[in-house]
Amino acid sequence: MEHSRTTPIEHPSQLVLASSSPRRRELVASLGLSLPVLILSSDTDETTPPHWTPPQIVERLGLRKARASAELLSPEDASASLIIGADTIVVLDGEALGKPRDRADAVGMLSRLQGRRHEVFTGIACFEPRTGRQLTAHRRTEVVMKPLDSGTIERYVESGEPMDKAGSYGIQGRGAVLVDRIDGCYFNVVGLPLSLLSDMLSEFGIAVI
Ligand SMILES: Cc1cn([C@H]2C[C@H](O)[C@@H](COP(=O)(O)OP(=O)(O)OP(=O)(O)O)O2)c(=O)[nH]c1=O
Repeated sequence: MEHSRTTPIEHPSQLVLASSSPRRRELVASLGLSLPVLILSSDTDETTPPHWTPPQIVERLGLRKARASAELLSPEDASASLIIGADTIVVLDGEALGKPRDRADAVGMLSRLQGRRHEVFTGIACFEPRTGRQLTAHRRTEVVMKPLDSGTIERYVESGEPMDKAGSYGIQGRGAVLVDRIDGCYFNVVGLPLSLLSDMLSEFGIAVI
């Protein structure tokens, strides 16, 4: 009998989430993947040139985060891994809003967002060090915020919730009550569009379901 000489396709045996975001960690955990998930964040420079579009910002920053974490892995770990990086921004009137610098900045952002429609972009990057293959994609969700008076904004900012979040609100927390409606993926607003992530993982031989 003749033996097939085709090399078996190798798939990553662990996922590395290049993120310090507790939300992203919980969202990945909610998928109940059969392979181990390692959390490995690095200090990535998040400055971007002014001419980058929102999709470019979130996809390229996601990739920057994934590639920076790859540098921290041993060669053995790296070759077994698929590394995931992500980035989220809020876009209002063509301007990208990231995380607030301080409470005054958060009040300023929410004062601009209240009563209006804005867009949330999240980019995901997958990087496979063994092959050098990388894949990036993004999702866009429209969010309409209720009109808010200044007292509500001040009290919300005082709660501390806005401080580590793009656009200064968290739709998954108390910020839910500030939002009138959304059009698009909810998980994209929280920071990791799970349905997109699942499609991307399948490109690397990892099936969620
Ligand atoms: C709009 C919005 C953003 N966010 C969060 C998602 C992201 O964590 C954060 C945007 O900042 P990011 O720079 O995308 O992520 P991060 O610094 O928190 O984590 P890391 O770079 O290590 O992965 O805003 C919410 O949690 N809820 C929301 O409703």
